[in-house]
This record gives sequence, structure tokens and C-alpha cells, in this order.
Amino acid sequence: MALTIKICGLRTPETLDVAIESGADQVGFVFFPPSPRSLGLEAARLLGARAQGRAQKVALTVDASNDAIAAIVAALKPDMLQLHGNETPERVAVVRSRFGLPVMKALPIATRADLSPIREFDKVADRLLFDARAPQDATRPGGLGKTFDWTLLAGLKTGVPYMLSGGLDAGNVAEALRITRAPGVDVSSGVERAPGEKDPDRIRAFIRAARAADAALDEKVSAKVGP
Ligand SMILES: O=C(O)c1ccccc1NCC(=O)[C@H](O)[C@H](O)COP(=O)(O)O
Repeated sequence: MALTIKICGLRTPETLDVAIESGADQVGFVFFPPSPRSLGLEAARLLGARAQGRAQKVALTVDASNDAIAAIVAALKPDMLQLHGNETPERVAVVRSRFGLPVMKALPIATRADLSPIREFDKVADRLLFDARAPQDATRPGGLGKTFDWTLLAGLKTGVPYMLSGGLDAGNVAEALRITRAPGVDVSSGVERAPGEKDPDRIRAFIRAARAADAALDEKVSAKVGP
């Protein structure tokens, strides 16, 4: 399976280069001031130019206005918009048509009931991202380094591709893929040495572990299917 790997919350040219050179398919940039990973527009412009044509750029916002998204799009020139707040399916459709970019909608997951919005969102979004539901007192809706019960996604069929997210790292991504067979994985905290401080070695280790797990699962499937 062609696994899509996203490294999110990148903030420096050095770690951006490590993610891209290690084989990340997507590089995510956060635009949410309470986050330790949040970027300003000038940094977005510089990092966006550095990543141009080397990986898919994903701009992450939380319940942002059209004007705010327009400024981010002008600076970063993203390939995809990730909406990580309480955006409704109608809002997703408006953003998608207004900016002419694919939209990935993040859905918070804690229990099986949290899967029910999928049927509405996969009609309007291009991709879904399943993240651990943030605790009530959290200062942000994502990037918290917390996992959820991956068995909730076992055998899940969605109308659009999805990414598994939330508390992943090089040590657990193989198990997460074995349980879910997710077509994409996304990580932020698990490749950091401190909140907002990406660690090159952890980035490399995560991508290596995810690629190896994906290859092993492919081998298992083809062994079952036979020549
Ligand atoms: O990363 C953040 O700081 C953040 C802030 C506000 C909304 C979303 C945020 N991150 C979204 C992501 O796509 C993260 O990669 C995802 O939540 C997984 O994070 P982690 O559990 O730290 O790997």
C-alpha cells in the first residue's frame, strides 16, 4: 500500500529538510497561536518556498476565518488545507470551493460514537484525519501526543483516504498500522525533543519505522494472495 506519511508542526528549515529528505510525503505547518508550533506569515513564506515541489505542504488551521486562511494561502502556497477545529461539513465545502484546494478534515476520536460524523464529512472533504480527542481542559485540539483506541478503526471503510494521528512515534507506528491498515500516518509530538522542537533523529526513525511496517504488511498480504 502506498502509505502517506505526514510530519506536522515543522518550524525550521533544518528540520523541514530532514523530513523531506527522509521521505515524508506531506509537511504540515500549524497556524494556531496557542500552539508551540504555530508559525507567522513570514516564516510560512520562507518555509513554503523551501518546501515547494519537494513535498506536499499542508496548512493547519482551527476554526479560522476566510481572511485568515487567505493570508496563509498567499504566504505558504499550500497543497492542502487541514481544518482541525469544529468546522461543520458546510464550512468544509465552503473552504474547499473558495480556495480551490483539497481539504483534510480532522475528526476527534475517543469512542465508537465519534466515527458517526464520517458519513457527513467524507462527502465534502478530500481526506480525513483521525486524531485523539483532546481533553476538555486542553489549550489546543491537537498535537497533544495522545493515542486513542486504534481498534476503533479496524476494518473501517471511508469514502475518502484517511490519516491516523495522535500519539504516534517510531515505537508504536508499526502496531498502529497492523491494527488499522491506515493509508496514512501523521505525527508531531512523537518526533520532538520538546514541545515545538522537532528532533531530526526522531523524524528519521519515525519515517523509517512507518515505511518498514508498510512494506511488511504488503508482503504479508501478497504472501496470502500468492503468485
Ligand atoms: O500540532 C499542534 O500544535 C496543533 C495545534 C492545534 C490543532 C492541531 C494541531 N496539530 C494537528 C496535527 O495534525 C498533529 O500532527 C496531530 O494532532 C497529532 O499530534 P501528536 O499527537 O502530537 O503527534
